[in-house]
Amino acid sequence: MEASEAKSKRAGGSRLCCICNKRRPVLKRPKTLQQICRECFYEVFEEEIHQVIVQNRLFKSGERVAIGASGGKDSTVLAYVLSELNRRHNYGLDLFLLSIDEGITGYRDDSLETVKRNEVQYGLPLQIVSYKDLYGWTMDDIVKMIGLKNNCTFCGVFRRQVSKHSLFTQTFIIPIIFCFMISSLIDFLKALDRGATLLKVDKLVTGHNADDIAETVLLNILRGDIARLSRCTSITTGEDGPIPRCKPFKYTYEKEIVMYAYFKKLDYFSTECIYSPNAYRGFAREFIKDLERLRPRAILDIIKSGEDFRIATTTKMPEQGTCERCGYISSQKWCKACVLLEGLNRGLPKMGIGRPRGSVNGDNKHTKAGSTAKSIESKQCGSLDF
Ligand SMILES: Nc1ncnc2c1ncn2[C@@H]1O[C@H](COP(=O)(O)OP(=O)(O)OP(=O)(O)O)[C@@H](O)[C@H]1O
Repeated sequence: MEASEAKSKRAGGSRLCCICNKRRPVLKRPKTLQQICRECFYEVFEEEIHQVIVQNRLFKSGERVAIGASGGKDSTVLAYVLSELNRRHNYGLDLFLLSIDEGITGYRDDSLETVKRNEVQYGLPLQIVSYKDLYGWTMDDIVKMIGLKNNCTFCGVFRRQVSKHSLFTQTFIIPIIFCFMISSLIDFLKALDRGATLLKVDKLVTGHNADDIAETVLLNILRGDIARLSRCTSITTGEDGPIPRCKPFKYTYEKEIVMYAYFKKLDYFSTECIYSPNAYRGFAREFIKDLERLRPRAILDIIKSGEDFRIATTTKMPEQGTCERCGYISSQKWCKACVLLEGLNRGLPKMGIGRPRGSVNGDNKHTKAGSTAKSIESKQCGSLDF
């Protein structure tokens, strides 16, 4: 009897959880392929995040921390886990939920309902900041007026500069705000910065996970964007800005987040945004998923490669200066937004779009505005910074 039991434990190794060796396994852990029980899964999942927080000194006791809450799986799990860890390990944090309402009917309105329920479920105060209030337009208004064509090209440029360019945006309001608002990541972050300022928080955390970061490493390599490559793996960014942003899920696999949300029966919203057809990132995502299927460590290894890249001393990095036209931070004579605006102003909206000939790695050394127009192309659909 004992012999047959031992044999069945060994056979396939799947009868008992390979961590506690007591309970029946209910899942194969995506990161390690271990067969484990639900309780051990919760424990390793939460403990890994706790270790990331502690080892990277993400927070200090007494800090006010806003959780960027979209209602999606990542930020919902982040809000849940962070409030649990805060209690369990006495981090001493004041946590808040912060949501950006882009004004997308049938998408953000529904997901915000989820966040409102999370506010009650987790007992975390919620602040909602809307594009309508910040910029006077909802995404729906804008898409109704100009449609969806060519949206990604302008996005990565304007999203970071919109506040500086508010006068320009009034002049060219429809195309620029539209491009600014097409929902790539830093659109949110810009608005999130505003919301975080309203909440007077010390830090902002987002639910970017290991898969997101691996994708971004890959995209920055594919685009030869050395400057972004060197910072996209940082767990904390924006330390020199008003509100640092952290990614406690930097090493957390998306599949595990989904499993955790599923087993914990967390209340989250799972529809994709209707205005974000980012095909290039989609290919990178699929490629990484394929690699993960063959070798689960691939995601962590891509992140590690991103972290370990060293920029050769011979590589010329863009020198930071200010745009001669608007004063915004720029490594060129005119900032990218001004070049695009110039194109729009002259009725040549494609001026800043299109692959430049001879541009090898995005390391554009030209200083004339016309050359700047060429350099921006490679960063279209550019949610490559976090
Ligand atoms: N509208 C929003 N309001 C507040 N935070 C947001 C919003 N959209 C995105 N974020 C933050 O940015 C992170 C990454 O956003 P992304 O659009 O990549 O969504 P995602 O990977 O599907 O994440 P989630 O599952 O949380 O929606 C989110 O986890 C969240 O912290």
